[in-house]
Amino acid sequence: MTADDGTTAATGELAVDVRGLRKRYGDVTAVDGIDLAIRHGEVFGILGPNGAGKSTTVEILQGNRARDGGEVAVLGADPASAGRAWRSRVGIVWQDESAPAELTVRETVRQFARYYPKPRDPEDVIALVGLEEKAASRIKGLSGGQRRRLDVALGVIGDPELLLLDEPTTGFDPAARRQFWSLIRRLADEGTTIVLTTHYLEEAEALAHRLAVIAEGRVVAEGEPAALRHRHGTETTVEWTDRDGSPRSERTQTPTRTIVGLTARFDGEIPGLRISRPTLEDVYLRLTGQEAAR
Ligand SMILES: Nc1ncnc2c1ncn2[C@@H]1O[C@H](COP(=O)(O)OP(=O)(O)OP(=O)(O)O)[C@@H](O)[C@H]1O
Repeated sequence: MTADDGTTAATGELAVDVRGLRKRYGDVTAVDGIDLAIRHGEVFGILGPNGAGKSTTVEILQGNRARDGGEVAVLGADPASAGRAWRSRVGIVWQDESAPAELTVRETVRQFARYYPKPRDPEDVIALVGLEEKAASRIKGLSGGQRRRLDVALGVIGDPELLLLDEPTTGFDPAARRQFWSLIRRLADEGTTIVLTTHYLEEAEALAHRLAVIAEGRVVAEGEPAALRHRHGTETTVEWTDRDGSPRSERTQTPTRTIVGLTARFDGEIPGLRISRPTLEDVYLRLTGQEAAR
C-alpha cells in the first residue's frame, strides 16, 4: 500500500525504525546512539529519568527537531523531510495546546477536524476522551485534567495511525491518570500505534507492550516489562539479624542455598529473616543508575 505522499504505509514493516540516532545541544549529548524498532499496533513506552533524552527523541520522531546523526523512519518516511500527508497520519499531543480559550470543547474539536483529510467524527472523539458533559463548556473553564483530555482529542481527531505522546500524564491526579490509561487502551484496541514517554514506571508497566529504558541518551534495556524484570532482576535479597543484633543482607541468585546455610548456622529459626525479589522499579533504578537515590 502506498500513501499519497509516496511513503509506504502499514502492513508488515515497523511503524518506527530508528538506528543510531544522535543529537547534541552544544556540549550536551542528549541522544547518544539510540535504536528503536516499534511495530504497528504496539503501545511502546520510553522510560527514563529527567534529562535522559526522551523528549528530544520524540520531537525528532514528530519532525519537530533536527537530528545530528542516524536513520529515522516513521510510518516509512523520514520526519525531517516528510510532507503534509505524512503529518496527517501522525498524531501529536502538545503539552500546551494553544486552542482559543473562548471556544467551547465542541467548537475546538470541530475546528481541528477541518485540518485533516479524513477526520474522525468530532462527537465520537469527544465521547472517546470522556468530555461529553463538557462539550458545550468553554476551554477556559476546564480543569487541568479535562484540558489534557481535550489535547488528546485534538491529537486523535485526524484519525492518526501513530500517536506520539510526551509525558502525557504529568500533573494528573491518580484518578485522572487511570482514566487516561483506559483512553490509551481504547485507542490501542482500535489499532492505533502509540509511543509514549514517561517518568512513571507504573504507567509504562500498565500500558506498554514493550518499553525502552533510556539513560544518558542511550537505551540501557528494552523488552516486555515482565521480561525486563526477569532478565535484569534475578537476584534475590536475603536479610537477617546476626547474633550481635546487627542487620545483615546478601544478594544472591541461590536464596535457598543461603537460607540452608543460615538455618545450620542458627540451628533453627533465623532471626529477622526477610526474602525479597526485586520489583520492576528496583530494576529500573539500577539500570538508570539511580539506585542510591532510594
Ligand atoms: N533546547 C535545548 N537546548 C539545550 N539543551 C537541551 C535542550 N533540550 C534538551 N536539552 C538537554 O538535553 C538533555 C536531554 O533532554 P530531554 O528533554 O530530551 O530529556 P528528557 O528525558 O525528556 O527529560 P525530562 O524527563 O526532564 O523531560 C538534557 O541534558 C537537557 O538539558
